[in-house]
Amino acid sequence: MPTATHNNDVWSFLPQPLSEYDVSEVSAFIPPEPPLTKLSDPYYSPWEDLAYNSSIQDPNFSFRDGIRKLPLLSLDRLTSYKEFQRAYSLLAYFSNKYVWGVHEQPEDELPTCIAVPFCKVSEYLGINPIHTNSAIVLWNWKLLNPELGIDLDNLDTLYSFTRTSDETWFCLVSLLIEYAGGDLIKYSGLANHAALNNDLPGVISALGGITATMKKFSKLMFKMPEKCSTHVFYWSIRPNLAGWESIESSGLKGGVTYLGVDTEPGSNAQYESVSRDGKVYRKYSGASAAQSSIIQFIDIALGIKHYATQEEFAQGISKYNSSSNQSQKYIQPPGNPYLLKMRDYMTMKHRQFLLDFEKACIIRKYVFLNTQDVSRPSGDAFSELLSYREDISDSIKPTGSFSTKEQLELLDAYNRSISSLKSFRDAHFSVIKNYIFGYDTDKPRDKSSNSDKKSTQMPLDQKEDSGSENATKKPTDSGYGSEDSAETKENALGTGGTDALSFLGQLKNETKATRLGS
Ligand code: HEM
Repeated sequence: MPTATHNNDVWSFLPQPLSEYDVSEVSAFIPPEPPLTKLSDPYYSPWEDLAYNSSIQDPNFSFRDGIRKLPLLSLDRLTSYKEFQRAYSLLAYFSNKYVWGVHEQPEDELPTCIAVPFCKVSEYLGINPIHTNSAIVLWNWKLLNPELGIDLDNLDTLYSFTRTSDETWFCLVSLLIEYAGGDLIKYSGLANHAALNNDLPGVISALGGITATMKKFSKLMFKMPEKCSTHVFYWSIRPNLAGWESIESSGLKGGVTYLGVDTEPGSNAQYESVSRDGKVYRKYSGASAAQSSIIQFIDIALGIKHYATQEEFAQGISKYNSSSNQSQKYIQPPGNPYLLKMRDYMTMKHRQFLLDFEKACIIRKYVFLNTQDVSRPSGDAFSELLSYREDISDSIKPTGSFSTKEQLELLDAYNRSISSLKSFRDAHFSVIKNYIFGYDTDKPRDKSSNSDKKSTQMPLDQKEDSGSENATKKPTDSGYGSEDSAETKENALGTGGTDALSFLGQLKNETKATRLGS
């Protein structure tokens, strides 16, 4: 597998080297070396053993009892950042599995023995203490043959809720997209570096690299339905990804309390919460690839702005201007409140990378200022141009420096890269529509999926095949998408809790609207 290399000279516009942000030009936000499969100190064997026991098919094993019997462990014996990632993944998996259970009513109290270390490990990583895209995708894989690279044939997941090959496919296709993002990091770095050095051919060539990579993303997205059935996704995988907010229909009244952590209700809480019976119930979104940093990164690189949806805007007064300090910060325009909120479900290092890159990125500004003869901006685009003109840095040549032909080439390269991102959003939209609307509304099929692959995995990674009792939950098992749920096919919610179609439709339109001169 290639090791992480990056050109620090290219990235000198950032205050820190890429590695400090846990980002690489090879594998983007995925660690370039595979995640740990086990914590090294035997002190943590109660966690590793529970993960292992939950993965074997012992009908007498009760996961919730196993959790309640865990000792309260300290984090003092974790020795590296990778160990914190492993500890986070274990505890995230435990928490979702504990709250949602299997054929049980949801639990709204996380026991102290997992709540306390989970909050501490999450605080260290700077990520919300709930199951996220980082746990499911970034840190949940291993190479079957360590001599070979990252490829669908050479990968497996470390853990799985349903132990179906559908879930494995879902995680691994997502992983491959994230991994392909290494090239997006590389070409965006090159494009910005070239723009800062007024190297027009360099900008054009790097934008071409971005376009080619986004096309790869779309191709990979279309692989999702090959081995992840809409039925298994909807009825089995999706309920396990649910979070603790906007999900009252599941039987979870509103939030989960983290015993031993939230001792008293506080108005300065760093999370959305409600108080009931003297306890604080935290509200966290469910896991969603909207928590992936790579698409937020490319939005920033290309200068695409997203705004509050009509629904968010309407709710804004009550929800975002409520007494919660936490909610205030997402309403700052421009920025879609939900996407901004999703940054709290990324690690602090990844979030900081987005923030620092955003401050330093001038790609759109460079294109704008150097193509105005051919793009002829008007309306909003003209106002944007004026704001750039007032702020021309020495490194950006004034208008008129480049021939019409050069300007057209630059404009074309930029618009193609925008279109390639729009095409990815189109691909995502058409694929996911089937997952959230195209499922079979009849009773879930019994004990079957398209999976026949047996697990080859180690602790926290042993999977039942699809005939297992929890391969296909009944609708009422978690209530997420249950028969009496308020959710209908017309307003299906994503696992992150959005009104998926209108939200994703808006993002597609905003992407398209970013094209210049057309
Ligand atoms: C079966 C597979 C998938 C389904 C059903 C799905 C569904 C959704 C839904 C419903 C949303 C809206 C937010 C929410 O409420 O969760 C969303 C957002 C998003 N998804 Fe997916 N998704 C899938 C796979 C992927 C993959 C593989 C990626 C690759 C990175 C991805 C990237 C995103 C991004 C970046 C967003 C935020 C919106 C945007 O920036 O365009 N999704 N997805």
